[in-house]
Amino acid sequence: MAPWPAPPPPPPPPPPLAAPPPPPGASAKGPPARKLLFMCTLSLSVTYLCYSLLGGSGSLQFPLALQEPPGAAAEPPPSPPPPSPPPPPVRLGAPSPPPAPPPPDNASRGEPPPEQPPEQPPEQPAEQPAGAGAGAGAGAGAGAGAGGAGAGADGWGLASGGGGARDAWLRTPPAAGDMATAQSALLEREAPESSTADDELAGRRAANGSSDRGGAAGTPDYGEKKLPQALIVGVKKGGTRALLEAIRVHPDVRAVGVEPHFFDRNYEKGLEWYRNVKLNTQSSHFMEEEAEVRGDEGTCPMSHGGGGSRMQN
Ligand SMILES: Nc1ncnc2c1ncn2[C@@H]1O[C@H](COP(=O)(O)OS(=O)(=O)O)[C@@H](OP(=O)(O)O)[C@H]1O
Repeated sequence: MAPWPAPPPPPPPPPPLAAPPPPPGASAKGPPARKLLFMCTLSLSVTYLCYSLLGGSGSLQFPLALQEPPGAAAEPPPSPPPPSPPPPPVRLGAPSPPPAPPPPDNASRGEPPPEQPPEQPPEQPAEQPAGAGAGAGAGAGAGAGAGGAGAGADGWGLASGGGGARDAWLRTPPAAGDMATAQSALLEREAPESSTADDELAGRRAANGSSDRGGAAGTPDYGEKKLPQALIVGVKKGGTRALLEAIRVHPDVRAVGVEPHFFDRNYEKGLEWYRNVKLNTQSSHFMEEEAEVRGDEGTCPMSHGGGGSRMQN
């Protein structure tokens, strides 16, 4: 770098104006305006000199540039360096972690996601009782999931057969009450006058060992043909059929489907005929006998023909 040129000599202080000689009567201090002007000028000169000697102030380059030759002055000033990008703002109090590399966008590239290492389920003991598994909490839940194959073998043992408790339950005969309900439903479906159904029912009861159902009320001569144990006696259109149907609901009651009219029409056929009347009951026989009322009591076959006495006998 070229040395700085020598600063120009400070301009000589203006010569003091020739002041007229003070009057003889005036003071030696002179007018204050002239002194003040001199002091200002002197101070400015000294200040300029000092700045020129120091040469560090840019404000003083202007006059120096004016003193440079025209060629040098025509040269373009050196271009300032390009401004550097401003540093990223740094937030105080929240130091940002070092920027992590962005995760690879596999979806956008069509690549399958990285396979996660499969979690190894806790090994289940080969023979683990179901009760212990139910009380094991989270461990039992994991066992019931992917790793519950061993426990599942025990848990599904009932459904998969093999002599489990479920099969044993199926082989257990139902209780007496349940059997009675089932037989009642079965009898409801059966034909009222079907003797085959009675035989099947008797066979099933014998197979189930429930022939003593009803205790002392049961019929010891179960399945035997016998005379009716009860009679429904009524007049024509007296509602005897409705009464019979209501009693027939009981599982131990079977009744005739067609009125036998034994005491008024078929009495001469004998008790054997009456005994062989198709009945739908095995334990109790309800025979519906109906007297025909023909105008008055005297025309009633039951009374006129001695039906009442026949029943009594
Ligand atoms: N609970 C009750 N209350 C009132 N009326 C009843 C009841 N049950 C049956 N009935 C009537 O009784 C008539 C049938 O009687 P029976 O079953 O004796 O008829 S039959 O004589 O055996 O054909 C029959 O009447 P009709 O319909 O006029 O024939 C039934 O409606």
